[in-house]
Formats: sequence, structure tokens, C-alpha cells
Amino acid sequence: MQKEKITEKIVTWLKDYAENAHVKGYVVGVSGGVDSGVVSTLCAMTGLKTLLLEMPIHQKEDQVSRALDHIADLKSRFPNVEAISLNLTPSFDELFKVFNVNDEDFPAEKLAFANTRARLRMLTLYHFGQLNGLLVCGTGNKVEDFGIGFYTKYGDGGVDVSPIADLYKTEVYELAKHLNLIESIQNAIPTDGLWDVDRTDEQQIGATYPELEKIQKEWGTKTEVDYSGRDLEVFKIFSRMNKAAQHKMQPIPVCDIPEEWRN
Ligand SMILES: NC(=O)c1ccc[n+]([C@@H]2O[C@H](COP(=O)([O-])OP(=O)(O)OC[C@H]3O[C@@H](n4cnc5c(N)ncnc54)[C@H](O)[C@@H]3O)[C@@H](O)[C@H]2O)c1
Ligand SMILES: Nc1ncnc2c1ncn2[C@@H]1O[C@H](COP(=O)(O)O)[C@@H](O)[C@H]1O
Ligand SMILES: O=P(O)(O)OP(=O)(O)O
Repeated sequence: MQKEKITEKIVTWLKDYAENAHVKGYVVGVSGGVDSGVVSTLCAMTGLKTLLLEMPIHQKEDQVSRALDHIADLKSRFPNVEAISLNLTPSFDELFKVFNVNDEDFPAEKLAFANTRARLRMLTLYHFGQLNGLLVCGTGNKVEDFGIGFYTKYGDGGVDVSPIADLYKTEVYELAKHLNLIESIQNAIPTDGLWDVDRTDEQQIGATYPELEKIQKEWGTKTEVDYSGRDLEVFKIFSRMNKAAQHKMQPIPVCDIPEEWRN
């Protein structure tokens, strides 16, 4: 992987996009994970205003401390980086009281609240983005966004630009090392951090990112009959999730009205 070329390409792309959009820079949510670690660093490298938002919602302590350490590191390296910590737990708890219509142990209710956390962060990013003349910079990678659709529609998926969405997760880790991110971010285990129980992405999906990437790279050229053993298991997981997430990857369906009905 040509890390330097990819880095330069993304940084220039971000800079050009902001200039053409006549904005001052970008706002990024920083979670303590590797995706937002890399994206926030690339935004900082543009030299444009880069606002980092740390937005815990009942967050695990290790996630919060990794996010804060990463923010402190970026601020020490880039004068154009600013950061705000906003504890969204009380706002979420208030919504929880108002919205909690069923039993909170009901699986659909748990999923809805997990996604509401991501959407609360999205509205916060847009608030501070508009206030400061910044675009919301997305952190999704190629597996999450175009493979298994592992993101919240209009939550962390609700962004203005998506600089690393053509990079596989293993490539994001390579960039994290290349860009000298702090060790704890380089080694961070992927988690969506949206649930009260501490579950990694791998535990939730049933496959690792390297396993999913292998299938994604062969997607469209191989079918179920070409796989066996663990690869077959992962192929089935990938196929199921990819199919279920098509609505996130396609334009919003519009009900077309026949021209002749307009008279
Ligand atoms: N990057 C991460 O690690 C990350 C971040 C956030 C969420 N997640 C995970 O992603 C998952 C998100 O859950 P989800 O995908 O059920 O929620 P979602 O809200 O992203 O998508 C479901 C919603 O999409 C709409 N929808 C469903 N089928 C549709 C169709 N055929 N056409 C049009 N719209 C349709 C409905 O409004 C439905 O409520 C969770 O498992 C969550 O833990 C991962
Ligand atoms: N606690 C958080 N603070 C700021 N931004 C966050 C936080 N948790 C998540 N985010 C943002 O959402 C995306 C996706 O998060 P996952 O942890 O992968 O679900 C993340 O990259 C941050 O930009
Ligand atoms: O999006 P992030 O930064 O939270 O990374 P991960 O999904 O690896 O936790």
C-alpha cells in the first residue's frame, strides 16, 4: 500500500473540497477508535480549521481516555485543531425517558436506542458545523459503508464528505501507523460503542474485518459454491448483511409520477 501517496491524495481532496464549498474546514467526531483517529488527523493535515467533538453517551472509560489522548496529541501537533467535549449522556437519558415506550430489554427497543445515540451525535456535529462554517467529515471505511452497511443510517452515516470510504479497515490501520497516531489508537479494537454491554464489532458481526475484506474483494466474481469452511461462513454473513443494507447504499427511492398525469 502506497501510504504516502494515499495520504497526500486524501489531504488534497479534503482541502480542495472545502475550498470549492467555501467553508473553513471540517468538524469530526472523535470516539477513541481508529477510523475517527485517522480521519481527524487527515483533516488536521489540511491546515484548515479542524474542530474535534468528543461526545460520550454512557461511554466506556477506555474509549473516553483514548479519544482525549488522541485529541491532546493532535492539538500539540497542529495549531489549526480545536476541540470541544460535550457530554451527551444527560440529553440521551432525557430522550430515553420520553421515548422508552416498551420494555427496554425488548431487542427492537435496544437497537432503536443504539441508533438514536449515533443520530444524537450527528445532529450535534451538524449544529457545530453550521455554527462554525465547517463540513461534517465522515469516518466510515469501505467494509462498513459498501460491504456490510455497518453504520447508522443518518447517524454516523449522515455526513458531508467521506474521505476513507474507499479504504479497507486493514488499510486504515496501516495509515494510523504511518501517520504516527498514538499507540492506543493504533491498537484500538473496533467497536461501535452504542450498547450498554461492551461488544466489539467482531462479536456483533460474527467475523473479523480481515475476513470480511477477503470476501468483499472477491464480491461479484465468486459465489457461494466457490467457498468452503470458514470462508463460506463469512461469505454468508457478508451476503446477508450486504443485502439487508442495500437501502443504505442506493439513492432514496422516489415514487415517479408519469409525465402524462401532469396535465
Ligand atoms: N461503525 C460502526 O461500528 C457502527 C456505527 C453505528 C451503528 N453500527 C451498527 O450498525 C447497525 C445499525 O442498525 P440498522 O442497520 O438496523 O439500523 P439503521 O437505522 O441504520 O437502518 C435501519 C432503518 O433503515 C430503514 N430501512 C430499513 N429497510 C429499508 C428499506 N428496504 N428501504 C428503505 N429504508 C429501509 C428503516 O428506517 C430502518 O429503521 C447496528 O447493528 C449498529 O450496532 C455500527
Ligand atoms: N463518543 C464519541 N464521541 C465523538 N464521536 C463519536 C463517538 N462515538 C462515535 N463517534 C463518531 O461516530 C463514528 C462511528 O462510530 P463507531 O464507534 O464506529 O460506531 C466515529 O468514527 C466517530 O466519528
Ligand atoms: O469509527 P471509530 O473511530 O469509532 O473506529 P472503530 O469503528 O474502529 O471503533
